[in-house]
Amino acid sequence: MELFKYMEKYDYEQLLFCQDKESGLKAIIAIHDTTLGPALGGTRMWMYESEEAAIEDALRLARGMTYKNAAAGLNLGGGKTVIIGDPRKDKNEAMFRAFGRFIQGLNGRYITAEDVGTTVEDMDIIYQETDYVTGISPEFGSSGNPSPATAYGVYRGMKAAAKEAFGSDSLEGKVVAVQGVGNVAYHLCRHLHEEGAQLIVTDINKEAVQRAVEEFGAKAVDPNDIYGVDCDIFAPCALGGIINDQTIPQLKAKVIAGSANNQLKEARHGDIIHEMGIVYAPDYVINAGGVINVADELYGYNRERAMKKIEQIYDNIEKVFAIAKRDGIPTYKAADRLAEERIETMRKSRSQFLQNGHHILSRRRGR
Ligand SMILES: NC(=O)C1=CN([C@@H]2O[C@H](COP(=O)(O)OP(=O)(O)OC[C@H]3O[C@@H](n4cnc5c(N)ncnc54)[C@H](O)[C@@H]3O)[C@@H](O)[C@H]2O)C=CC1
Ligand SMILES: CC(C)CC(=O)C(=O)O
Repeated sequence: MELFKYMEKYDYEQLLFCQDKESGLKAIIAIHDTTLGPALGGTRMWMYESEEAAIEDALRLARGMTYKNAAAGLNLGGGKTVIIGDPRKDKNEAMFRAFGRFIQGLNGRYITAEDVGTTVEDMDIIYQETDYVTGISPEFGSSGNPSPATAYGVYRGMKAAAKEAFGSDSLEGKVVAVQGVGNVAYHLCRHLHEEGAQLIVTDINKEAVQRAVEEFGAKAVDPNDIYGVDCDIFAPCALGGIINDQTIPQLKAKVIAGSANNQLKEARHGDIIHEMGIVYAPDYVINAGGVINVADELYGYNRERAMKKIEQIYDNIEKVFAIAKRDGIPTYKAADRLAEERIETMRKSRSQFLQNGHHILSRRRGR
């Protein structure tokens, strides 16, 4: 990958490579855009096949956060970190302390939180070195694990998508195929089960599948079979790139609504599912519950206020569908339009010089 060319194409601000030999830390922090405020996005720990794959993931996820935060109405820009390593084997205290010091060095340009492979405990360690971390333990006045909040947002957004596709937002009796039943999807399945939806689940982790089968009466299928099952709604809740040339021909669902980031392998796959008449709830709009929850910490965490904002993901998804219809475009493009318009408007209105500009972080209390 020609890095500067890629960064220029999608207008990235900064890419940082952080290395600490003692702890084994190899982290990549990507800051995409800070027009709306400091970049907030989680830290993913994953065993990447190559350094290039890790860089690409950090860049794509960071840009996704710019759009997610903008579309959610947050005064935050987009960034993300990937740490190269096996989250089950390679973690140690020194690694997250070293990472925390790198974040502190950015002086508030980037704020982190959990993502795949990292936990509240990891965030607590980072907090030893920097204030610029969210999703730490509630005993520090924080919001804790963002996954239940993300799940609730996905549930709300799925209802809005169901209304668009089936004329009613009730999920009772609907068959929902869930790919990956990890932190987010476990809670999503609980909401769906409580509403009377029928669940078909898959995961590469057999224990996670077993839990969903036992607790929610879910039917289990093999990971490769999830795309083609007979269902009303497909909920991708594992990793990205799963809507692609191989999977699209298998899909029977009328709705795609799940938590995974970067679900479309390429933009053109969003066009294809649109032409097929599938109602797609754009990933970064529907999965914003977690970031809305952790962002509330910057004002002094108030759960009620955060949940009210997460409820509105229903309205945000409806807004995207309305733009798509108004402009005759697929929903993924409508979501981009929603986010880009907000960023552009704020960019223009910021042209006035202010000596000591008010900053979201200056409102942060109790730290
Ligand atoms: N945790 C959060 O609050 C947020 C998560 N997301 C996104 O939602 C997705 C899920 O996140 P978490 O639940 O936190 O992660 P997780 O790691 O707890 O869950 C993912 C699950 O997917 C399974 N999986 C991985 N590859 C698979 C495959 N090929 N087939 C079937 N299952 C597979 C894993 O075994 C795991 O159980 C990720 O894409 C993440 O970026 C997005 C916004 C917020
Ligand atoms: C706080 C995290 C849940 C934010 C994030 O990285 C995401 O939404 O993907």
